Amino acid sequence: MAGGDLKIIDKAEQGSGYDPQTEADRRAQFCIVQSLQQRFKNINIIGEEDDTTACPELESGFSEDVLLTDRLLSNELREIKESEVVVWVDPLDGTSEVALAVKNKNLALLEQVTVLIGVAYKGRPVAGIIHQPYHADNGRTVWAIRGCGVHGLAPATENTKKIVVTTRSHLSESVSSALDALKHQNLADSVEKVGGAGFKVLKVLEGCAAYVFASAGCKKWDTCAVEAVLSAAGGRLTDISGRDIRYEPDVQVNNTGGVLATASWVAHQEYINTIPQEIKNNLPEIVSKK
Ligand SMILES: Nc1ncnc2c1ncn2[C@@H]1O[C@H](COP(=O)(O)O)[C@@H](O)[C@H]1OP(=O)(O)O
Ligand SMILES: [Mg+2]
Ligand SMILES: [Mg+2]
Ligand SMILES: [Mg+2]
Repeated sequence: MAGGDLKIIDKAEQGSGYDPQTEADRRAQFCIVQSLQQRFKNINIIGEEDDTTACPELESGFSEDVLLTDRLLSNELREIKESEVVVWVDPLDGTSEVALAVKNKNLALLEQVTVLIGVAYKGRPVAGIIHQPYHADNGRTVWAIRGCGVHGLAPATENTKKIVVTTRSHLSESVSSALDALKHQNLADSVEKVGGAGFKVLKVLEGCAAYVFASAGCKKWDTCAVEAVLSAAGGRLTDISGRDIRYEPDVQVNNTGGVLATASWVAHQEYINTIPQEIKNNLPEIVSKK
């Protein structure tokens, strides 16, 4: 961004919209993957980007805060072997928003950018990091480990209004129909369109009722970290039919069943029940492997 050229590559197949990758995505993935591999030789890391750019500064330190939760850690998690760990990395979530922020000189959009690192064990998320580099003056890091609470943010426990967040850049007929059905049942008093899976889950943690994406396109690296953090806060994240999303290393990377994330203070099942069956039928469960 400082150099004025994001070096954007459009990853979308012809005729299938716009899927930008910038030099920031490539460098951040290199940094995260190499830094993790340097410390943990045998973990399986799956990142969004196929192409990366070498970045000289790796991270060798770690947050001392994590050690403070040590006494809360279950024996099961304490005994995990490196080879059982799958880390899902989204080096930059909200790339379209970065591109738009620079193009329109609208730096407020940068708030929607996050870095997502999710840790899965036995196919389910056990820890997650949502880093928001452009929050307030210095950014913030929100993280959770199963059984050890949510850190970096105090999750909202109620709200008088049910605000639902959804996609800004991937709206479709099925997304709109699902939202209409929720409005009809008073499960969505208002709808806000914002970018990024990470940012939408931060909104849910901070007082929105739900994040609804009744469409395919979102991937495992978009949901692994955020599911870990949201469930540690008492919320739920599933596909729009209420099925758990799986994070084994050989699973299909697309969340073909869509995404529904709800805050701790709303009934997830009511949202699931309200989304029309026809929409659910068009977003089947992932059966095929990668
Ligand atoms: N059709 C798609 N193709 C590629 N990525 C998608 C698509 N739909 C959603 N995503 C990813 O999910 C995130 C949330 O989607 P949305 O902002 O539309 O709600 C996006 O920021 C993008 O992640 P990324 O920015 O990491 O590529
Ligand atoms: Mg992307
Ligand atoms: Mg993403
Ligand atoms: Mg990304």
